[in-house]
Amino acid sequence: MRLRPFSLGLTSPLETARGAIDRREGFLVAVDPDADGESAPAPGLGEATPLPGWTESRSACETALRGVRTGRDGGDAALADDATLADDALSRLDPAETPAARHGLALALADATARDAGRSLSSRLARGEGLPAPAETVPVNATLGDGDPEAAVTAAESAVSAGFDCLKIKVGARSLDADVERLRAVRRAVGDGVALRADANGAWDRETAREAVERLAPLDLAYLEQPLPADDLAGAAALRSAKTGTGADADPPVPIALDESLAARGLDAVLDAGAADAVVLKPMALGGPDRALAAATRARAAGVEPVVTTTIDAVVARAAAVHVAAAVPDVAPCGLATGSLLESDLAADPCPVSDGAVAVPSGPGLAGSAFDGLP
Ligand SMILES: O=C(O)CCC(=O)c1ccccc1C(=O)O
Ligand SMILES: [Mg+2]
Repeated sequence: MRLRPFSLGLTSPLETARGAIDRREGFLVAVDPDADGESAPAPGLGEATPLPGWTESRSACETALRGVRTGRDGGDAALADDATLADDALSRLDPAETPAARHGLALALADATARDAGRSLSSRLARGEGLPAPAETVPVNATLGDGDPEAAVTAAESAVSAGFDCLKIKVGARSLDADVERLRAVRRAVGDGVALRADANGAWDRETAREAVERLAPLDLAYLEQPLPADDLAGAAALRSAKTGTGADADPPVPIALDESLAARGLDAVLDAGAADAVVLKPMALGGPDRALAAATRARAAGVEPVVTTTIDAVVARAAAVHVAAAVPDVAPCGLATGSLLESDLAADPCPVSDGAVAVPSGPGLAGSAFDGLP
């Protein structure tokens, strides 16, 4: 296994209620089972891009990856086959402790396996979960950071003219009054035909969140993401049934999506608490593409809508997340149109955004030859 560190700036910082994201640093992970000269499967490429708050720190990620041994270094390993060695290595990375490190290696191994089979990553992932053939395109939302109402309207209008019909807007960084005014201005500017999502990144207490759903209900949000702190599942469950008016004036409740709560409490706790209408699945935070798709399947079975997104990953992990989303039948718009937020990237994007959707690379593996030459 080889690691190559990278550091990529954002074109402009993504302003959220938990501060600005202005740079993404991580590691490309290459596995080359043929490095020892035996006839062996294809090489594979992965990416580990930690984001504290969602994953381990960069140094914990690096330490975990450098501690992994995938090669034949004597002992019992000399007798084991490649697949056993790979499974052993992967099982030493705890998805709860070092999800980004596990993502990096799991993706590299899954890419190698898919290449070996001559199939795309999404079709291998779908097969592993007993799902039908994956989609060829995935609908995506535009991602708009915090800003004043004029900036929000300008960004929303340019996203809509670029073909997006679903916008996700960060809230919770300013007063509720200011956020309500911004979202009203955006709704007025884009009309009723565009789906709006708002993401508070855990900014509000219960009282503010309740007031927020009351005042936002007339704007017909597709959902409000993480209104309350990650730990507060009971609060989120109560918010789902909060009244949004009285009698004939009542608007339908605002659907609640949870994101940070998954890393803090786990998917099972979120589903058991009845805390979410939708869950935001970040493969980097969940410990790998395989685990993200398994989570999507479990959420669906519980009647909760899965949405796949990233931690603003570089192109390798973004393409992997596109494959995960493609394997979810009829997936809702996903947060995968973030390539343009990066100043530069590790390679040309094999999943370009067009008309509010991204193309799913046909393979083999992650993206055929698109990443040849990496790391
Ligand atoms: O979902 C999207 O549209 C993009 C991803 C995104 O918003 C995000 C990116 C990095 C860290 C956290 C988040 C988030 O969803 O809260
Ligand atoms: Mg979020």
